Amino acid sequence: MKALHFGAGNIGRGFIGLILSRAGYEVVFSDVNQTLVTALQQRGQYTVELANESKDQETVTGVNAIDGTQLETVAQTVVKADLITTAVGVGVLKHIAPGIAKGLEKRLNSGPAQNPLHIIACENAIGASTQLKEHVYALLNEEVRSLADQYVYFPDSAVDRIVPIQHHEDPLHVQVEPFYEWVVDRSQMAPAFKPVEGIVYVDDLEPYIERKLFTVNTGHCVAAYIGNVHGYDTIQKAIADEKVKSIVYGALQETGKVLVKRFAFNPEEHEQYIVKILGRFVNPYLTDEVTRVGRSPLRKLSPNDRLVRPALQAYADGSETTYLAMGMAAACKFDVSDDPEAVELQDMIRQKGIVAALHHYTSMDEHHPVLEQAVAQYNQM
Ligand SMILES: NC(=O)c1ccc[n+]([C@@H]2O[C@H](COP(=O)([O-])OP(=O)(O)OC[C@H]3O[C@@H](n4cnc5c(N)ncnc54)[C@H](O)[C@@H]3O)[C@@H](O)[C@H]2O)c1
Ligand SMILES: O=P(O)(O)OC[C@@H](O)[C@@H](O)[C@H](O)[C@H](O)CO
Repeated sequence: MKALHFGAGNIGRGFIGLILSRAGYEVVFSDVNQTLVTALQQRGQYTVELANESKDQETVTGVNAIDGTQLETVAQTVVKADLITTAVGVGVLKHIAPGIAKGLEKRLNSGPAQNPLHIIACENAIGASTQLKEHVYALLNEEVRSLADQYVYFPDSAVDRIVPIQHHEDPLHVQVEPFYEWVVDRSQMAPAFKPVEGIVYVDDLEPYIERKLFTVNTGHCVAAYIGNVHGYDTIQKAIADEKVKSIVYGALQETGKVLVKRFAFNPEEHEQYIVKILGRFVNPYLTDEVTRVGRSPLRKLSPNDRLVRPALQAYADGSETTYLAMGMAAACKFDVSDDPEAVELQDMIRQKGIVAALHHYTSMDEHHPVLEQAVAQYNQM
């Protein structure tokens, strides 16, 4: 069995590649980073280390790589794949769509016996596989699209494992937190799919992806942005400051209220979930930089992402949004010169002011009380 995985980065090697290899797949990574591609081609294996006291290590074998800039090579690999996964960043999905589309065209036109193919985007976003499907379908003609409707499935998924930026001599070695969870929407899959060991299949993904995105990722980005305002360079240092921790906790109480109401979660169990997530953030064996966790602030301030969506839901429910608004305000202070989205955000704030910038990126009305709350917080920071 062959899996094609787009993105040999931190989550690609440290989570998806590892799980697929353990489940018996020969994993071929497609990446545009030539250092990673060459090393994977030459060595056919890499090591994953757990961030725990004993630093448990596992060697992932039977892996290979292709150059993701070579459209024809990508398409040929799509033809032969039994499963396709991605972990490239939600904004990059449109860039991998042409190779997938070309490969599907070849694959679906190549004969009558078609095996169903699952394409799973493992990105931090609601409906990432569905977004990828839209990018791919936009490139297919009517005929191939109708074949794809019969043989190709794009189940959405939620992936959870903290994998920081790696600083090792070996470019393939990757250190990961011990915890992981990979949940896939079974209702969007072929009826007789073969389950992959390590993936949890559910009939309704919505509670899983929203709970994950609006707890792990909301808490994480609030820690990064508030931590950054207080001069901390890592999540671990930021959360060690009780002031920062209480703001993160406050934001998770706000999203928690929304989630408990929306999905009828048990409030005590959700509180335990919050406590567990905060425990993962302070893992002393990890060093996770605030610049990674806060990366791409425009994506994180967008209407469907981890700050604005739960805040608008909370506002609609008549509940508090103080800490989520504080997170948005601190996101607007995220001035990181090698993050293109942070640079764009700072330029916009300088040229148009904070109200116009927040309105533009969050799509909230300039007089929306949540936006006004964020602006007031921003002006005090
Ligand atoms: N790191 C985490 O803790 C974590 C956890 C859960 C989910 N995620 C999600 O996983 C995705 C990847 O995150 P990451 O931390 O691994 O980032 P990363 O930057 O380490 O990895 C992304 C990889 O994609 C590659 N890439 C970029 N353009 C490409 C293209 N056109 N074709 C093929 N490869 C391309 C990059 O070279 C890089 O190796 C993101 O959506 C992120 O939100 C990350
Ligand atoms: O990957 P992002 O930029 O969407 O978010 C940064 C982190 O919050 C994220 O990568 C977490 O580490 C991860 O989602 C944990 O499962």
